[in-house]
Order: sequence, then C-alpha cells, then structure tokens
Amino acid sequence: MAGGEWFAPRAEERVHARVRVPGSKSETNRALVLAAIADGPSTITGGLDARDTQLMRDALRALGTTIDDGTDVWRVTPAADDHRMGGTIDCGLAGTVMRFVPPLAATVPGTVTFDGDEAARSRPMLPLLDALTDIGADLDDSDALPFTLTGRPDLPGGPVNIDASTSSQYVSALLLAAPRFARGIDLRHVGPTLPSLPHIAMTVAMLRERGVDVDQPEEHRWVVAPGPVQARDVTIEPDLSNAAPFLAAALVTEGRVTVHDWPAETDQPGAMLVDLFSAMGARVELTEDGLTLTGTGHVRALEADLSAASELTPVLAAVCALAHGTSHLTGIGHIRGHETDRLAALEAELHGLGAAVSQHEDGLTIHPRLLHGGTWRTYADHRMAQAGAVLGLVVDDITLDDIGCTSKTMPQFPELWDDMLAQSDRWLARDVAEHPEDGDEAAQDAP
Ligand SMILES: O=C(O)C1=C[C@@H](OP(=O)(O)O)[C@@H](O)[C@H](O)C1
Ligand SMILES: C=C(OP(=O)(O)O)C(=O)O
Repeated sequence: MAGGEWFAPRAEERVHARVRVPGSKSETNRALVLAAIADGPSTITGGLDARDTQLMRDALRALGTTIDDGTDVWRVTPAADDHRMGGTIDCGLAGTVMRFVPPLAATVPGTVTFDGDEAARSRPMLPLLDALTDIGADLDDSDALPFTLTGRPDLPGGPVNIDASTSSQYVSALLLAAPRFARGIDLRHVGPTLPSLPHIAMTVAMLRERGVDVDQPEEHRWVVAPGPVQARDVTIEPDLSNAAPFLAAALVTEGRVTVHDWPAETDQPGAMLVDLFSAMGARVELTEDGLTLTGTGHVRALEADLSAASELTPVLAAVCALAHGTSHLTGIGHIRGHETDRLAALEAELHGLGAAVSQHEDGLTIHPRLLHGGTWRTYADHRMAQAGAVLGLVVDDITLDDIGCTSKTMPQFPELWDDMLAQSDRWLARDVAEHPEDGDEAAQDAP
C-alpha cells in the first residue's frame, strides 16, 4: 500500500455502510506460533495478511517452519528437529513478534539476533529477557532490541516471576512456548498491574484448544505442562479492534454501520466496544448479520478503565474529543510503550486540533472544544492513523502525515474507509430517490 500524506475524507452525510474487517492480528500471530510448534502440519484460514503477520511468518521461517501462504488457507509445517537458526529476525514494530518469538527461538539450536524499526528499540523488553535468562536461555546483556540469543532444545523452563505491568505480551510469549520447555513453566506475575487480561485469556484458550495442559492456580499465576501441541486447522475471527474506527464513524455521524461476522463469543478485547460505544450513546445490536451500531445523535463523554482493552484507546480518545462533556480514560499508563508513546501522541495531536487534553500517570482527560483542521501526526502508529480518520469525518481539513502505517494491521484501511463513504453516498442517493418526502430523516433506516 502507498504511504505518505493522506487527506482525511469528510463525511458529507451520515455514514451508512456494511464492512468486513480482516482477520485478528492477535489471533493470527498466536495461531502461527502454535502451528509452528505443533505435532504436525495444519492450516490457518482467514489469517490477517498485514505487516505484523508477515513479520511473524518470516520470523517463524527463520526458525525452520514452512509456511505456504499463497492462498487464503495457509499451510504451516513445523521445523525439522535438526534445523539450525541464524541471522537476524526483523520484528518491525510488532509487539507480538518481538515478544512471542524469542522464547520459541530459545528452544532452537543456533544463534539469532532480533532487531526492528527504530521506534521498536524503545519498546519495553527487559522483563521478558530477564525471565528468559531465569529459565535457562542464553542471551546477551541488552535490555531491548537489538539483542542476540542462542537457543538449545533442552531449555529447562520451570518456575519464574515476571513484572508484566508494561505488557501482557511477556506472559503470552512465555506461555505460548512453554510446552517446548523441558519442565514447562510456572509463571507468576508480581508487578503492580497487569494489562490486557483478555489477550492472556486468548493465549490460554488457544493453548488448551490444542490439548496443552494450562492450570491457573492463582489469579496471576499460570502453570503449563511440557508436551505436544496438537496440530489444528483453524479459522481466524475478524479483528474487532480494527472494527473500532468504522463503528466510531457511525457514532460520530449519527449513521449506521454493520460489521459482518462479529463473533458471539470471543476473547478479543474489541468485544468491549459494544459496552463502550453504548455508554457513549450508540445503539448497538448483534444479529446474524453482524454487529450494527447506530448513532443516536448524542455522543456522551466516557469514563472508562481501558486496562483490559488499551489498544482501543486512540480511536476512543478521538471520539471523546467529539463528545459532550469531559472524558476520563484510565488504566492505560503502559501504552506509553506501544507503537509510540500513545498518551503523549494523543495529547499533542488532539491539542493541535483545538481540544484540551491532559495526561496523567495512568491515562488521559479529554475536554472537547470546537475542533479545527490541521496536520495529524501518526508516529508510525496504525491506531493513531485510525483516530485521525475518525476526526476527519466531521472536522474539515485534517491531513494525516502518513497513512502507510496502517499496513501494520490493515493495509487496506484507506480503501475500506473510502468504500464505507462511497456506500454512504449510494445509500443516501437511493434513499432520497425512494423517499423524497422524508428528506434526511429517513436516514434512520438500514442501509
Ligand atoms: O497479545 C496481544 O496480541 C496483544 C496484547 C496487548 O499488548 P499490551 O499488553 O502490551 O497492551 C495489546 O495492546 C496488543 O495490541 C496485542
Ligand atoms: C499495541 C499494539 O500492537 P503490538 O502488538 O505491536 O503491541 C496495537 O496493535 O495497538
């Protein structure tokens, strides 16, 4: 996808559209890791094809995995036992790659260096690297990317404590590779807070679905037994967090958006959008058609602890800047270590458009003001780009400095966004033709 500057399209009318979002990044990268250590070949259908999952596929190939991803059904064949790894693994800016792959690499003979984008070098890694050393891995003394690791097939594993307050991904990373450790793992989180619990639940569920014995004797302790991971053919759910900007479009334009294939049950934190957007004034309904959000004309301020779903923060913060009243988003101090320092980025960019925003130790306070156009910097962060796009629907003249960053999890974002607006235009034209007497009010009907 082409990168560069992007003029955020204004919604001339209410947004009315049906949208299909690509597969979940979190589920795809877990499915790839588990398929790579499974007891036989397996398939992944509907896996997300984006930069983060391309980097994961390439990383697993460097560990000897064969991945045939020429069609929508990817075929994954685990490495031969005598594979030796070498060279450098590029993690890009992907938290799931820089965290999930090293524990696995620690069980593969050979030496490998992990590196990534410039911004990735400041993402937190030290608690994971320390935990890996504690369970017997051989690492250099770096505390972040780049670092070099030498693997061994008999990595001991066993009991280990970790402070995962800066990222739940350390926990998921160790649990995913644990069936390969000689003694499995007995992992205890000892830090002050633990974000993204749904993502840890997703890890546990996906291990159990493949026959791995995962016990949780206490709230923040996980015991994984060593042993085989059953090969399983899976289909990936749509990425619910990536549905957020489309649903937000309906909320802020008093329109209606349906996201197809919304799962009735899921471990994705994006499921929280139903309650969060309802609290902000939307009408949300799950039917066989998918999840439909209808804007009611009221965008209420939000008081929310987003610790469980912190990746939703940028889009929610954008909606908060358009709400009636002051919003308080808490539980998200750790997102200073996401793709960029998201609290600083949101404070700066919303302020740049006229909102009054203040950062706190664990969140943001957002006072809406009359917003004006300007440049919205994305900081290489796909979700900052989505947030800017939502604001651009209702604020004139917003230009994003780089839309290319959406390729991290949704390379087709600009096309899907344009298509959403084109559907809205078509719907409006049809509606006006069919109900000339109703004028704009008929926009309450489904597209
Ligand atoms: O395990 C995962 O797939 C993820 C966990 C979360 O990370 P943090 O716990 O670092 O927020 C989330 O924000 C990220 O987008 C994906
Ligand atoms: C925090 C995110 O990504 P990552 O997996 O790189 O941590 C995100 O997608 O919002």
